[in-house]
Amino acid sequence: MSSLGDLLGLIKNISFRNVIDILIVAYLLYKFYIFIKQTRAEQLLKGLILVVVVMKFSEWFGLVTLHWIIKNTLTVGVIALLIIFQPELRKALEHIGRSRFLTKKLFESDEEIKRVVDEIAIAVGNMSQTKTGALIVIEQETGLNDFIESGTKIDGLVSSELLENIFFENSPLHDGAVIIRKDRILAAGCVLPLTEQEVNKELGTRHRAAIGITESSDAISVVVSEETGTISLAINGKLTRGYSVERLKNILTKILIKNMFVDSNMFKKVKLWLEKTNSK
Ligand SMILES: Nc1ncnc2c1ncn2[C@@H]1O[C@H](COP(=O)(O)OP(=O)(O)OP(=O)(O)O)[C@@H](O)[C@H]1O
Repeated sequence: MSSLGDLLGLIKNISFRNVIDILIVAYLLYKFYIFIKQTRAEQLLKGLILVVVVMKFSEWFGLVTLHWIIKNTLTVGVIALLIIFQPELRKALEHIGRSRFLTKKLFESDEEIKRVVDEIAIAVGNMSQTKTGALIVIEQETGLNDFIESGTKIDGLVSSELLENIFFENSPLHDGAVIIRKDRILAAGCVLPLTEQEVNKELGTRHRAAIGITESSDAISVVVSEETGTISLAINGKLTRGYSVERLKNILTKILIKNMFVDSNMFKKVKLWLEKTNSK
């Protein structure tokens, strides 16, 4: 009874500041739920809530042994969870780091995007015809410096000739991935993380690496299969295959233009919007 009285007393004393506080926490919890929805963390959260509910019941009903076991397991469990969910926690922190107020500048203009995409498309088209294996990663908001450092620095303007030269079979840099930032090829021969997803048995490590990098970052990767010449695109951990050069060009242009707008800070957003409106 006294806890009900306490609760009523608490409700009576709620101030405007408390309401703001509650709204912020509710919003953060909602965002957190959306973020973990349909991941293995969602199942875990449900399990955790159930365990906490059982723990509270065992306390209320005086089930001392059960309460003792759950309480102590939970204490050790938190540390175990931090270890088991280390990749998810890392992704979550990267996700926070990508929030709008912390973002960096991507491409300067639509024209720059079109030029870069044209060059990539020409190279990909040619390599698809000659069945030259290639893996091209386009950096977005998440910095890929760790992976760039695993390769050989190039820092050259994106051009179809340079891309084709890198992936040419006898080139010393043809193994691994090329990483592009804005309009520059930063490095080649980069080693990317492989996905742990169950993927089509036909797909080997090149395609697994293409998916892997898009799981641990918001980068976009384009693959040309050495075996079949098939062009594939990986975004957000999903690989879609069988692109024509035209379709690849369209979709890449759309995504990069969209990301340029989403990423921008308020000032740049207004500037880009004005430029767009004036050019219509
Ligand atoms: N971790 C990695 N990061 C970047 N590139 C990688 C990685 N692992 C393998 N590769 C690239 O993939 C090539 C091997 O491709 P593999 O044949 O296993 O894959 P695949 O998906 O079947 O591609 P393909 O259809 O072109 O044969 C390597 O020579 C290397 O260039």
